[in-house]
Amino acid sequence: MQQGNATAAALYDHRPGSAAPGSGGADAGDAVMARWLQSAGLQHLASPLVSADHRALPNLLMQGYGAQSAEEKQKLFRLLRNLNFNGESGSESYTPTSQSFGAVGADGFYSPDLRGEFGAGLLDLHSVDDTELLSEHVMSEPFEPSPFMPDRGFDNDFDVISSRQQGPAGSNLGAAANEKESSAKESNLAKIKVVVRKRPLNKKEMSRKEDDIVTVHNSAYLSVHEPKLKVDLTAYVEKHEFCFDAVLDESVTNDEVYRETVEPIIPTIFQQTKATCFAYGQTGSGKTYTMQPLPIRAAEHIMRLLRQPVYCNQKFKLWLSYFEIYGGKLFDLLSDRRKLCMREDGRQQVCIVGLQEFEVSDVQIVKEFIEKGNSARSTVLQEPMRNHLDHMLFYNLSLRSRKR
Ligand SMILES: Nc1ncnc2c1ncn2[C@@H]1O[C@H](COP(=O)(O)OP(=O)(O)OP(=O)(O)O)[C@@H](O)[C@H]1O
Repeated sequence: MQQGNATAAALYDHRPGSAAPGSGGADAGDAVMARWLQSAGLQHLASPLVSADHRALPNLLMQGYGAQSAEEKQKLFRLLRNLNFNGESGSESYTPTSQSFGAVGADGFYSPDLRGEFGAGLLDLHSVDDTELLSEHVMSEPFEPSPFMPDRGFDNDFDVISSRQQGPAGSNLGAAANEKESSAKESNLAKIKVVVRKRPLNKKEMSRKEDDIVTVHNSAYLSVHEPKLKVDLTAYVEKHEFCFDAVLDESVTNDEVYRETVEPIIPTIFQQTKATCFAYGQTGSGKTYTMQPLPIRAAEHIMRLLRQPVYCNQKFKLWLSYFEIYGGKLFDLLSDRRKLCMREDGRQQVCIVGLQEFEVSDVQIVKEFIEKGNSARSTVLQEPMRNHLDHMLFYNLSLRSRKR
């Protein structure tokens, strides 16, 4: 919710030359908003805004901007996403446009002229954009210090970065420009991507003729059909519609899950960034099925990148650790289930004291370690679970330029 509100507020504030919400600039705001909605055939949704307090705009956006039907909501969502995709070029100053109302851009929804009026990358709905992460900028500048991480933690590990930061005499201008570009990019790049995966009904559910309560409409949009009872015990189904950064239906393979989730964030770890992928869901929803293949695929991918000329001189090494939290306790799965403690250091960084890390130089070694860890982890057979929700597995791949 926080993100949505902040985004909508930024969207409003960034119209160059616009007045504060609620002031005399509001009429122009209405017109721009109306044209923007009209470009997607959603002009009828603009009307409530005319009388609305403009400070309520963020809330209207969060509520789907008054969209009623599923089709309208999809259009609105795509329109908002296009702001994110296309906003990149919108950092140029605003020029009034003679674009006629109802103009539709090449993407079918979004006029480039209207894009200018709404500014650059203001909406972080599509957060980790792989085109952004895999851009030339990222690949050719692999050691740009990342604002995701505090610099001080890497003084020793990333010698290459430190020397590059100092730079040759006369390079300050370029460095400053890079920094500016980097921070502009950073402010445009959201850091969380929410992906939903639907699993197929299992045999038991089918034999019981249970209803499939999730309908995937497209790659971003699904409905949940919730069976309910009225007070007179009449059964009915309540439909809830949701948008996510990505929705993967039951036909999607684990490889596709990898491509959608982890693959785009791998290049960022070459920039001193910590990247996390976690699964959340009720028991039996497919967390283990989804997560287990990911570390192996990630290790393959990292090792492939490490062989590229741009990285192979940097003497990076990959380290693996694997632990679980079970029943409120932490166990090292690569060290005979040694019990560990989690602490916070002076820099508020969480540390797992005594966690063993192993250098892994090829994918086969990663597989062997993970198999070893899997055989050590708690299972229902080894130990009845006291609380099924209290079980988390952590695969940790760490890329460093030399051993700490
Ligand atoms: N996308 C899928 N395609 C086919 N089968 C799946 C899929 N997702 C899950 N399953 C199957 O559903 C069952 C439950 O999945 P899984 O064990 O991954 O759930 P879980 O969320 O990890 O459960 P728990 O929280 O109880 O550990 C398994 O038999 C698994 O093989």
